[in-house]
Amino acid sequence: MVHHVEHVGGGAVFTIDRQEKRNAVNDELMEALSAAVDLAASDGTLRFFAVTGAGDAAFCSGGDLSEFHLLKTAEEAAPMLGKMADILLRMSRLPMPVIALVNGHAVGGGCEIATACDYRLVRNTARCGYIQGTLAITTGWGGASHLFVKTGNHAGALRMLTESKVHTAQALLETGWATETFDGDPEAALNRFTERLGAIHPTVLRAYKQAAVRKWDALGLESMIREEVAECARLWAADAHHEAVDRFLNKKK
Ligand SMILES: CC[C@@H](C(=O)O)C(=O)SCCNC(=O)CCNC(=O)[C@H](O)C(C)(C)COP(=O)(O)OP(=O)(O)OC[C@H]1O[C@@H](n2cnc3c(N)ncnc32)[C@H](O)[C@@H]1OP(=O)(O)O
Repeated sequence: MVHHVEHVGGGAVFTIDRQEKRNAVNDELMEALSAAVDLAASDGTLRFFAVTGAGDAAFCSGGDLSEFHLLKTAEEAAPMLGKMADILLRMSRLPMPVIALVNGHAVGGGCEIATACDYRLVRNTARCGYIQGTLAITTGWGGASHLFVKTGNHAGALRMLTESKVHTAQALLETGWATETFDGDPEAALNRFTERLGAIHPTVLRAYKQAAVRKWDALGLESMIREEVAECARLWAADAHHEAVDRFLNKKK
């Protein structure tokens, strides 16, 4: 399979499908997600937009380290980081609720994708975390800015970023990062969650979403994200980052 969009229960579900790489993001995925976001933005009938991962193992393992490792300098990394940050910002600003259906592990940039959504439905077996610190970089797709602006738990957010580790679904429910947790079939969990949205007229859903977007604009989310991208690009160029990625890519050799 390749990444695809399905229409389910009045909404659109985008599935990341690179299971052999634990659904890591490469340029092709960015293009597919960008197109799906554009399509959703122009569809006045959608009640929600959801993003999920194919298979049971991973929602998304972040940037594809084997491909993005070829980017060595800040100048080389910044366009890739900025491109995905822009796609996630556009996704987060969609006029309908945006849901991360976290079917499996969400680490690094995968955690950023989920955080850019309004809601996170997390499978109980999934482990999620901003592990970028272990690669000697910060978040590069706007994930820290989304986290600080959208969650009311400042200490929890800062701790999640600085500790750079994965968390259980239960722990993420307690901090408020996970909206709900579920066992079993992700599609059934999505249906249960969106059933409640289905009872409300789409214009009402969209009006409340606009209220949230106005708050993010007032807080300057977009410029925060631009600074975040630039900071990550600076750290990307350091030997410490390239050595950490080498260790990950060579761990089984
Ligand atoms: C670039 C943007 C930056 C950001 O702004 O946030 C980032 O996203 S940095 C990238 C952060 N991601 C990582 O550090 C990768 C972390 N991956 C893992 O921790 C694990 O793979 C997993 C997601 C917890 C799953 O573990 P497990 O089920 O045990 O699978 P494996 O580790 O054995 O992986 C299977 C297979 O997939 C390859 N893989 C996994 N993640 C990536 C990745 N992000 N990029 C490239 N390849 C990835 C892994 O190398 C294995 O390949 P083979 O050995 O060839 O089978």
